[in-house]
Amino acid sequence: MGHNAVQTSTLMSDFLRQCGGYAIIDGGLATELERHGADLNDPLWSAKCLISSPHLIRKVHLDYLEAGANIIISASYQATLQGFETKGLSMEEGEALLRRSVEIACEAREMYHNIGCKVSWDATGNGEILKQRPVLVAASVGSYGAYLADGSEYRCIHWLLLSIVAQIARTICWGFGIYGDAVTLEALKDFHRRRVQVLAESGADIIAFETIPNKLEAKAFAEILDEDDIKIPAWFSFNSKDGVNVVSGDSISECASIADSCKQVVAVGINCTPPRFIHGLIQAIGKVTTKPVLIYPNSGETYDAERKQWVQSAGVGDEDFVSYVGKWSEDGACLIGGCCRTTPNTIRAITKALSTRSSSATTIQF
Ligand SMILES: C[S+](C)CC[C@H](N)C(=O)O
Ligand SMILES: N[C@@H](CCS)C(=O)O
Ligand SMILES: [Zn+2]
Repeated sequence: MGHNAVQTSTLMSDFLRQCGGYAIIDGGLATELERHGADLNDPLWSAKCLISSPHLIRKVHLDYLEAGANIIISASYQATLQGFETKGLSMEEGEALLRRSVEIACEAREMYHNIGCKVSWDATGNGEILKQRPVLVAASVGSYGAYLADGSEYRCIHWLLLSIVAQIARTICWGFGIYGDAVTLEALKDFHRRRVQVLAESGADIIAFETIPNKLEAKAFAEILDEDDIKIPAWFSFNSKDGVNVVSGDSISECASIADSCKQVVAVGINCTPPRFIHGLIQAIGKVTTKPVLIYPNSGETYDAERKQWVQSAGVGDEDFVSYVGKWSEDGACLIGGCCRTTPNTIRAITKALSTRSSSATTIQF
């Protein structure tokens, strides 16, 4: 095993140990950008801010760090070279924006640590530098459905339209996913490959494959990590609308098993899924992997993909969200945060809830 391989395999366990056994992931990035006035009604969605308002992205990362996050996720969820090309940007300009998304998060981490780098003085006048809270920068990779910008990674419209055909096809063809059979495993690998390579070399600590809607795309990510000898670790995070399957209808167990088999994957879990489904999903994932389980649910509200707006429905408030956190932690999740429609207040409340539960945390927190 080479030096890089050793680092990859131990990054998450070392990090979790430094954090006291569990880590806090940030909350919704796009949500916060919108709350600060950004208009995300654009095919690039939150990645539009890489062009129009990078300072706002840095501010949101900083707000999440101040709320207690140990992991901040870059603004590259919907940043694709193909999406940038449609906007008239060259390949070089697109790649520079991908790198920039990670640089912005790294800048926020540095600013946060500089602000927090206080010296405490004891009674004898001896200064002691307080220990910095460990922070990882995760480079987000959204799905092909995110690039389609019609909410198909989330709303599963293709699944609704093709569900009958898909049920039949699924029994004879492993690879059939929500994108229709024209989108093959090779097509997905071609779509994602260069972006993953660029983000892997960008200075990020880990790649966050997020809101994965089907097992075909999970397999594509796993094969890219393996074939391209990607040097940083990754996590795989799926989304569900029923608490049993991922949004395509593929079983969560099969999806999590793909992540389990991939040596570069150091954590597996669920994001952008209503809180009420998380308990059962953690249990299902725990049956097929011993890798750390991560969860960062949304508020439970519904996304209107046409208007690119969240519909005020039966979402849970911060207090309710946090009332689930203890249970998720008991279920075995050790990386916990929030996704769409959660805010720094949610993360602050999660941080508080988990720190009062844990007597083993030894790191001094700023
Ligand atoms: C997880 S969804 C809320 C992300 C946004 C979607 N890809 C869109 O462009 O509408
Ligand atoms: N990291 C992304 C996930 C969207 S589902 C965000 O928070 O906007
Ligand atoms: Zn989300």
